[in-house]
Order: sequence, then C-alpha cells, then structure tokens
Amino acid sequence: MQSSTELLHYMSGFGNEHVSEDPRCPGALPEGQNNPQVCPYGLYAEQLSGSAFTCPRPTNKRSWLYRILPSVCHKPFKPLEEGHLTHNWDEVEPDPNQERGLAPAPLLAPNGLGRNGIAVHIFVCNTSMINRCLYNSDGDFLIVPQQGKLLITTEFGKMLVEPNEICVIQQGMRFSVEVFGETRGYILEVYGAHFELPDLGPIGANGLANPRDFLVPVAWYEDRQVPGGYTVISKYQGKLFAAQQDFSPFNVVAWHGNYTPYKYHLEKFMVINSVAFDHADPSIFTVLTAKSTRPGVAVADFVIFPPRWGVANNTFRPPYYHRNCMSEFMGLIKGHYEAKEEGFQPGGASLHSMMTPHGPDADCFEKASKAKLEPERVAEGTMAFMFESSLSLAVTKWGLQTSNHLDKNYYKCWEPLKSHFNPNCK
Ligand SMILES: O=C(O)Cc1cc(O)ccc1O
Ligand SMILES: [Fe+2]
Repeated sequence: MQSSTELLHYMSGFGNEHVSEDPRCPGALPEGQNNPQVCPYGLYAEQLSGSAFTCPRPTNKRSWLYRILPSVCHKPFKPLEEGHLTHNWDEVEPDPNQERGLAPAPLLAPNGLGRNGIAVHIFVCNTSMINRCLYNSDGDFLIVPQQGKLLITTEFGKMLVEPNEICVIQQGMRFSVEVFGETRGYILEVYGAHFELPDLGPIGANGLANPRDFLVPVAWYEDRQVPGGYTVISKYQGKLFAAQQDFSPFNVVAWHGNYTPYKYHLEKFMVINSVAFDHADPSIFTVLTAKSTRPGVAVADFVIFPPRWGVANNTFRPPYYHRNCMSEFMGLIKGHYEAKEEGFQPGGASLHSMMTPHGPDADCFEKASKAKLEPERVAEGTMAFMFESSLSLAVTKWGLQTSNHLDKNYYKCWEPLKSHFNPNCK
C-alpha cells in the first residue's frame, strides 16, 4: 500500500488534452492512432466517454485508457446494502426553514435523478477501501475534504487531496480512497453536466480559479491479482451494486484524453472584491460551475469565501440580508464564517432553501453597522463554501432522524435584530 508521504506528480491545466505513461512502460501509448491491431506491451484499448460522441468540441470529453485487462472482465453486479444513501426526494415533508447542523452535519439534500440534478452528501470515515473501488454511473463527484487527507487512487493515477483542496471524480471513473485516521467531508454530486470554469466577462482573461492551477494525476498501474476478491461498486440510478473481479482495476499503464479526475487548492483562488462601495454578489467567488441549459443559470456552483481584504467605504461589509431563487447549502472547512461567528462549526452545514430569508446574525449586524471602516483582512484563516443550485433541495429521512444534530435554535440568531427605524432622523 502506498504511503501518503510518497511524492506524487501531477500535470497542470483545466480540461486539457493530456498524455501520460507510467514510466515503467515507455511507449505504452500507441502512436498516431487509438486502436492499433495490437497495442504496445499487449495492452487493451478502452475508451471512457464523458460526453455524447457528437457533443460540440468545447464540451466533448473522452479519454483512451491502455490497460492490462478491460473493465468488462467482472462477474455480474448484485445489489449492495446502501446504508443511508438515498435518492428519494420526498421521504420527508418539505420544510422551508433555515436549517443548520452542528458537526457532524447530518444534512443530506438530494434532488431528482433525471439528467439534471444534484445531491449533497456528508461523509465520515476512518477506514480505507481495501480491494474495493467505486464509480458513479449517475454523475460527477466534487469532493471537499474537511478533516483528514484522502489518498485517491484512480484509473488515471493517484491524487492526495487535503483539507482546503478539492477534487472532482467524473462520471464513470473508478477510484479507491485511503484515509489516515478520522476523516470527514462534503460531496456535491451533479447529474447531467460536468463542471466548468465560470466565464469571466468583464474581469478579462485571468482571475478567479486559473486553469493552470488544476492538477491531473499521472498514469500509475498495478498488475495485481486478487482472485475473486476485488469488489467494484457502481452507484447506478441512486442505488449501489457490487461486482467481483480477479484483479485490481488500477491497471491502466498509459492514457490520453481530456476526461480526467483533477484537484485544486483553494488557496490558489485569485480573489476579487469590491474596492469602492457595496457588497458584491458571491458569484465573484465561483470556483467551478455546472451549467444548466438556461444561460447564466447553474445546476450547481461551487463558491468559496476565501481570506481577502475588505476595503469598501460607507458599506455594510458582511453579506446582505437576502432571499434567493437558488438553494444555498453551506459548509465550513476551517475557522469561522464571517456572517455567523457562533454556531456554524467546521464540518457543519446550513441549508437556506429557495426564497428562505437569511443573512448575518444579530451580533454580526450590530458589529458591522458600527465598525470603523478601515481596510481589514476578512475571513483570515478560514474557508467557508457554498453549493448553490437552481434546483430545490430536500433533506433526507436520515438527515431528519439524526436531527439531534440539528440546531433547533438557529432562527434565534436573528431574533435580537431590532428596529432602528426613526422617521425623524435620516
Ligand atoms: O448566505 C450566505 O451567507 C452566502 C452569501 C454570501 C454573500 O456574501 C452574499 C450572498 C450570499 O448568499
Ligand atoms: Fe445566502
């Protein structure tokens, strides 16, 4: 088994066409074609399609994998016990209230499993996957570790993903996770769209998450026999299925293509903020977006609230009070969230559903209304994030059953807000 201290290599760039060969087998990539009659080193060629064959070039995604045995060599899939995983969107009565979970957060918010939807999962684990891998037939996983690092072996190679980094494992990619103690995090699952970098509009050609800071693993293979003992798990139509095979699926000696897993360090985000007056909308903090077919409307945005300077004059600097036609699921990787110093804990979560009013707690409002407006560091040492979706989210039965974790007093953080209205004083 690989130790986490081993130095891993990556290739850089978002959505690039990459080529990679395990250095133990130079020349493993066929030259000038994808399907030679016989592949170098006697490998099998296998295409992994991440888009319809006929998608326009900018959205066309596929990779060619050259592997010791093809993925098709497995026994039939059988249903697997799936614990609290569910895609039943109507298990519990809808509830438009502001919801906040204390760590460990129990909120789980799936949406329909058509080709347009999302789910939010919370994971907690302390045991590595041994001779087991998973692939998601339904959609893509954006994984946000909050505690403990993840050493993720994929068909494309290995990635070490630590808190304050994120990774994306796209539809169909097999992966296995090694952990090093108590480990926790969040997963945004998106069906029907892959993540893209947001358009920058008038910002120009650079900024926010820069393409070169996305890292892609390099080819790594093991030729390991596990007679009857390797379990491949597929998440398919919201359920889990397991198939046995006799060998490790991480047998890809070389690959090329633009459909890969990748990771990104949130500290690399080039932050833009208001430098005159007013609070800019949080879309300025979008790291990745999964677009819907409606222009400007995301199935899901991954948004962060990174450390930055706050310099706006004559401005209430924290988030404004608002009601949003989008659903806002928030998590906290470390530190405090600027709009709520208390109650929102690292590893916790909050859900402000479509049109549910929310904003800074009373304490934050009082402080920020009186604060001397000097340049100051905001969110230093912290990292909060938001999964924002144009789709409605529902909490699952499990989320509700574990509601001893739910903060039943969340609404009270706004109760002390009092009227400052005085018709005689402008
Ligand atoms: O609700 C939140 O805390 C997230 C958020 C932050 C912000 O700066 C503006 C709008 C918004 O929804
Ligand atoms: Fe909000």
